[in-house]
Amino acid sequence: MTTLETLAATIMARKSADPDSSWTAQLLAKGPEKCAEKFGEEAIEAIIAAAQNDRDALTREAADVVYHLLVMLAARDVTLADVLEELQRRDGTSGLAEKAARPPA
Ligand SMILES: N=c1c2ncn([C@@H]3O[C@H](COP(=O)(O)OP(=O)(O)OP(=O)(O)O)[C@@H](O)[C@H]3O)c2ncn1[C@@H]1O[C@H](COP(=O)(O)O)[C@@H](O)[C@H]1O
Repeated sequence: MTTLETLAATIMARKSADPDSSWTAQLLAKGPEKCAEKFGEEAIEAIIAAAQNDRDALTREAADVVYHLLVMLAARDVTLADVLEELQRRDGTSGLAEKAARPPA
């Protein structure tokens, strides 16, 4: 298993864990909306680090973003495999080609 897969599996397992024993379980117990809010906060911190060109901070904040993304997904029963499948489906399709093929708004 990759580090990401191991982390995703740990987070999924925390859905049935005692909140007193785990930060992830505590966050999940607060509900999907709170998990989404926390992801948003972490994303903003990553944006700030990127804007300030602080490489070390951006690396740390990106790790927080990935962890909180997985928690937000778990809160809504979306798995890492679901996301990887969607990325796989897109593999080889240029963003430019995809955008050009969209129906007019
Ligand atoms: N990757 C992480 C991870 N990244 C960040 N965090 C925690 O996320 C919390 C949020 O960070 P903040 O600084 O934003 O938290 P805060 O101090 O509560 O901030 P505010 O709420 O005051 O804004 C902190 O307690 C961090 O320790 C993480 N907690 C857990 N993991 C992974 O999840 C696994 C399971 O953890 P537990 O569920 O705690 O066993 C661990 O083994 C790790 O692999």
